[in-house]
Amino acid sequence: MGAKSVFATLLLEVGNTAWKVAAYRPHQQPEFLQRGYGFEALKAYLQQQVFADLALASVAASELTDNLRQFAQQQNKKLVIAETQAGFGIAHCYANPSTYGVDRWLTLLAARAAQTNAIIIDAGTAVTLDVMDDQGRHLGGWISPGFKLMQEALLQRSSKLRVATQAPSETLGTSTENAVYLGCQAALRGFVEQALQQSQPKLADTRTVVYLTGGDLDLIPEETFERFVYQVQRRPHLVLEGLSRWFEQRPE
Ligand SMILES: Nc1ncnc2c1ncn2[C@@H]1O[C@H](COP(=O)(O)OP(=O)(O)OP(=O)(O)O)[C@@H](O)[C@H]1O
Ligand SMILES: CC(C)(CO)[C@@H](O)C(=O)NCCC(=O)O
Ligand SMILES: [K+]
Repeated sequence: MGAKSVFATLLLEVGNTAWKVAAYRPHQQPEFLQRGYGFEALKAYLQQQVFADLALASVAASELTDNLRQFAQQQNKKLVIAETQAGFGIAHCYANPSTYGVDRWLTLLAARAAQTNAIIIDAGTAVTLDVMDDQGRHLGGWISPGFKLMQEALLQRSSKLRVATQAPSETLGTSTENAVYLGCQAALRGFVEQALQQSQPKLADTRTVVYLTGGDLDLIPEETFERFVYQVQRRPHLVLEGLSRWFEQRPE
């Protein structure tokens, strides 16, 4: 093995499926390092890294956060945990902030940097929409099952369905596998189109940026945006970008 990199702070996002680690860089974009699955793999990965602080954003069960707390203590690391909160130039619209997913809130924080209207779509385990105006007012959003979850739900509730593991080269499925894959992809694309369509009248006529993030972002083709004038940015690590901003701006 080569020389180990030394990082002052690692950023850790734990979703419902995957975890992602990046290195914090003051006043810069974080450097993406690793994605993985499961707590054991995460522990093994972190044990190989040289770092002092760990900044965590998790939407997984609180048990995982407890386990990470214990791990950090054993390893003599400082753990700081991001939570949805007031301030940071954002007025989110949930009456109870603790019920608004911290991953969603962090994408608002990342998008706030551009000070434009933002339509944020995270295609992960769940697909989420969050709409924020150019004043940092969060207007609300949507939550729906993600691409993989839709397929799993179909498989669980039927006996004859199968799923393609690779993108079919046809647009209309001529096999069960392809029909399921293409149908779920169409639902995802439809979510995106509806998101843009229904957000449009809610946003002032200033610049609007569409941010696409999440593990399934490549399933949303450019054609989806042809009818809209918005600038589209594919930012696979938008939650980690937001976590980086939170870490930088948080009161000690
Ligand atoms: N090995 C894998 N296991 C599970 N999902 C995978 C894998 N590789 C790619 N994916 C895709 O990643 C998607 C999950 O996206 P993401 O990586 O953003 O998960 P996540 O961070 O857990 O999501 P969320 O934040 O919604 O919980 C799945 O729908 C799936 O299509
Ligand atoms: C919607 C998910 C699962 C997306 O990761 C997460 O943000 C979450 O658990 N949110 C809590 C519910 C809410 O944001 O309204
Ligand atoms: K996510």
